[in-house]
Amino acid sequence: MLVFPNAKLNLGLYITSQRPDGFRNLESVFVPLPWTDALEVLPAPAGAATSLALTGIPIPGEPATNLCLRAYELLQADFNLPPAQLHLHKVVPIGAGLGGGSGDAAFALRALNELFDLKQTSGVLENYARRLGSDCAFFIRNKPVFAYERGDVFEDSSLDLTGVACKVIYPGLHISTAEAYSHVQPRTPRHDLRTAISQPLETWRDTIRNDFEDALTPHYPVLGEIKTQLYAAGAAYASLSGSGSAVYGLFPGQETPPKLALPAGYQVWDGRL
Ligand SMILES: C[C@@](CO)(OP(=O)(O)O)[C@H](O)COP(=O)(O)OP(=O)(O)OC[C@H]1O[C@@H](n2ccc(N)nc2=O)[C@H](O)[C@@H]1O
Ligand SMILES: Nc1ncnc2c1ncn2[C@@H]1O[C@H](COP(=O)(O)OP(=O)(O)O)[C@@H](O)[C@H]1O
Repeated sequence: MLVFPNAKLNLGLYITSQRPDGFRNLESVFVPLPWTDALEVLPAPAGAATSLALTGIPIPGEPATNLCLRAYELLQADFNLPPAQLHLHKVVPIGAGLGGGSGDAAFALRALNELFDLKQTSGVLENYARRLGSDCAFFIRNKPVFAYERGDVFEDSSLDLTGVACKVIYPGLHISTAEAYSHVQPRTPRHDLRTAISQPLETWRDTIRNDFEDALTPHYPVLGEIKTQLYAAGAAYASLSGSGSAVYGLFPGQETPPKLALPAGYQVWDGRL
C-alpha cells in the first residue's frame, strides 16, 4: 500500500497556559498542506523481520526512533501484527513547523489499520496518534480544525481554503519544537481565533498571530524578512507555520503564487491548498 503523508499549516497559534504535565495549552487552526512524503507499507516477505528503508531528505536521529516504526510498534503491541516492510521517501523539510514527521506517523497508523484489517475507528487511531506526538492526531482527520489543549483536541472548522494559491518558504533553519516553546511566555490571546478565522482572509493580517513568530523573529531575523517579502509580493496573509522555520503566504484569487528571488538552499513549495 502506497500513501502520501501530507504536511500542515497553522493559521494562528496562541500559547495560552502552562500545563501540569509540562506541555502548554494552545489554540490554533490546522489545515492540510499538500506537500507530501511517500510511504509504502507492505507485509514483510516470509521469514523477514519488520524493516524501514529511508530515502530522500536525511532524517536526524536513529532510524529505530522514526515515527513510522513507532506507529508500527504501538499497533503491534495491541494487535500482534505480522512483520511489515516500510519504505519512507522523505520530501517535507524536517523541523520546519510543517508537522511532516507527525503526518508520517498518522499515515502509518492508517495504512497499517487498513493493510492488516484491524477495523479500528478514526477515534481509536486518533488516540494512538496522540501517544506519538501532539500534532499527530490532526493527520487522522486531515481537514481544517480548531485545535486546543495540547493541540490534540479538535473542533471541526467550516474554513475552506480549497484552491487558494500558497507559497511555503523553508530557509533551512532547524528550530526544535522544544526550543521554540522555551522562548514563549504563555498568555491570553488578544483576539478570539475562532471569530477571527471566520472573517474574510484579508482581515487576518490584523487579527491572527502566531506567538512563536513574535518570540523567534528577534533571534532569527530571516523569518521577518521572508514574511515582508511575501507581503511585498502580494500575499493577503503571511505567517510562520507552527514553531517554524517555514513561513507561508496565501494569495487568494491568483492562479499561482508569484516567483520570488530567494537565496540558494531555501526550499519552496508552490501550489494550491
Ligand atoms: C508547535 C506545533 C504547533 O502545531 O507544531 P510544530 O511546529 O512542531 O509543527 C505543535 O505544538 C508541536 O507538536 P509536536 O511536534 O507533535 O510536539 P510533541 O512531540 O508532542 O512535543 C515536543 C515538545 O514540544 C513541547 N510542547 C509540545 C506541544 C505542546 N502543546 N506543548 C509543548 O510544550 C514540549 O516541550 C514537548 O516536549
Ligand atoms: N518520519 C519522520 N520524519 C521527520 N522527522 C521525524 C520522523 N520520525 C522522527 N522524526 C523526528 O522528529 C523531529 C521533527 O519532526 P517534524 O515533524 O519534521 O518537525 P515539525 O513538527 O517541526 O515540522 C525530527 O527532528 C526527527 O528527528
